[in-house]
Amino acid sequence: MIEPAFIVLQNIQDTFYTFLQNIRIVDLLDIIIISSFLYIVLNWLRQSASRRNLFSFLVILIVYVIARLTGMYLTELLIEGLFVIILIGIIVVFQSDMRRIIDRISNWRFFDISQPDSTDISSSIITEAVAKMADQRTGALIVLKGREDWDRHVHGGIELDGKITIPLLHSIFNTSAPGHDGAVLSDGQRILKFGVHLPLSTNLYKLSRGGTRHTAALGLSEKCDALVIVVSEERGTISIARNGQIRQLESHSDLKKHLDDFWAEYYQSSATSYKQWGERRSLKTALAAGSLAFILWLSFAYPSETVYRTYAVPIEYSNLESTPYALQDTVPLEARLTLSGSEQAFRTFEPSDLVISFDLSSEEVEDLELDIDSDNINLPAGLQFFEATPPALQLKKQYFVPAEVPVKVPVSGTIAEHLQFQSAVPSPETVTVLVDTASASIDSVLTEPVDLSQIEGQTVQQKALQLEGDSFRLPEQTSPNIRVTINVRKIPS
Ligand SMILES: Nc1ncnc2c1ncn2[C@@H]1O[C@H](COP(=O)(O)OP(=O)(O)OP(=O)(O)O)[C@@H](O)[C@H]1O
Repeated sequence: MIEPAFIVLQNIQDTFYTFLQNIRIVDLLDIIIISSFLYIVLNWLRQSASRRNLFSFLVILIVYVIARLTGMYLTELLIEGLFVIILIGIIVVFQSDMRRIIDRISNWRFFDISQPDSTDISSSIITEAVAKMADQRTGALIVLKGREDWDRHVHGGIELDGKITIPLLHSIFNTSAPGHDGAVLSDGQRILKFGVHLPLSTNLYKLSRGGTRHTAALGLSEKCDALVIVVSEERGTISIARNGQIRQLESHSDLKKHLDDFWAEYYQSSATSYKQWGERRSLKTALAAGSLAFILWLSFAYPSETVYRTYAVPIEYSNLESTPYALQDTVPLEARLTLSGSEQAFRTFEPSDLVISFDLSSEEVEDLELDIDSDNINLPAGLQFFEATPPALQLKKQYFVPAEVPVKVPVSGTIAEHLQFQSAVPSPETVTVLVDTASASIDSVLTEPVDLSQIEGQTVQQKALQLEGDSFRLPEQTSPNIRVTINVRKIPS
């Protein structure tokens, strides 16, 4: 009994070590980015009106992950095949939420704004006015602007742009006044409009009681981050709707705290945002996002299986000039390499970058049997050399012995009638040539010929040395050009 338990433990330990060896910094970054994305999505779903619909998509995702992990190829293939349809479904179902996210991003503030004192005054005024209207059973609907734009969702109304005061709120919602129907839109200390029509919610199950006024409050709270206060004409209660949820307040005085919290969040200071981050709910969401990202990464990106791929790879020989030998005949210029690694590593790899290179100046290549191994291959991270065909290269070499030989300048053509050719003097007069003594010998080296028909007087020309065949070569750093001075004499007429 002890042995299998030990083996299991050993296996877990091995898997863990392999995991640690395989994981790269970019993988950690990958997980962090996905976690952040999931954190935003989960947070949004907590507030989203369409979150019930999410359940079906979540089931499909879970089935897909299980199918992938357990190798249920047909199921995996089916879900992948339906991917576009599922994506369209997600876009249709979550379209209003997606628009909200885009709105939210476009209204993002990179530097937090501290809360102005005026909001404190506004919350006191609104609390007092609303409490009084509730006591008097005057129906009211007051919207406080959040960060998001609401223009797309609200309709009609009369422009006001006046400072919030208790008498103003009372006069607006006075049932005998023509503008009491609809909602008041406010931003900070100002009333922007009254008599505004808000979108109605379709999630009527969230309303235990209440008619269209409460439905309208809930409706707007589902579309943007505004806070909506409802005073029920029928029951004299105060309710607040926010982030797609509506709740009736226990006591009228609770409203002040809700308003203060709302504004604190709206004009969020860094201190509050850190505090919020540390809140248990946010922490839970962050943990859930991190775990989900890790599971997704393990299922889709973790290099679990080793795959083998073979490529035709060019061979380069370098520093041949600095050796006392040359390679005989034609040398192999290509070999087939088999590499091993994860599918993920192969995905980011560019086979055309691969090259086998031999530094022939190195002392190890004495016998010129060159083994192809990982030292000669520019392997990318994550891939290993498995085998090469052929596994080694057999190259024949030629040894070269230096010989100092005179330079001779041949001449061609006929010189002009009024001139007489005297001499073509090379400079330097001798050069050192490397000679493969096993197959050739040399007693002089010729330059390109001097064409006498082009000579019009004494002149100096550059002529290249003519070394034909594989048995001769010039040492490194020797110029192949020779300076030739052509001496002529004028024939007196
Ligand atoms: N879409 C809307 N946008 C803004 N205000 C609306 C909207 N629909 C209804 N109202 C307001 O709600 C009033 C009707 O309230 P209704 O009695 O139907 O709702 P309720 O939720 O039961 O409210 P109460 O508890 O005050 O009776 C309308 O007179 C109007 O002022």
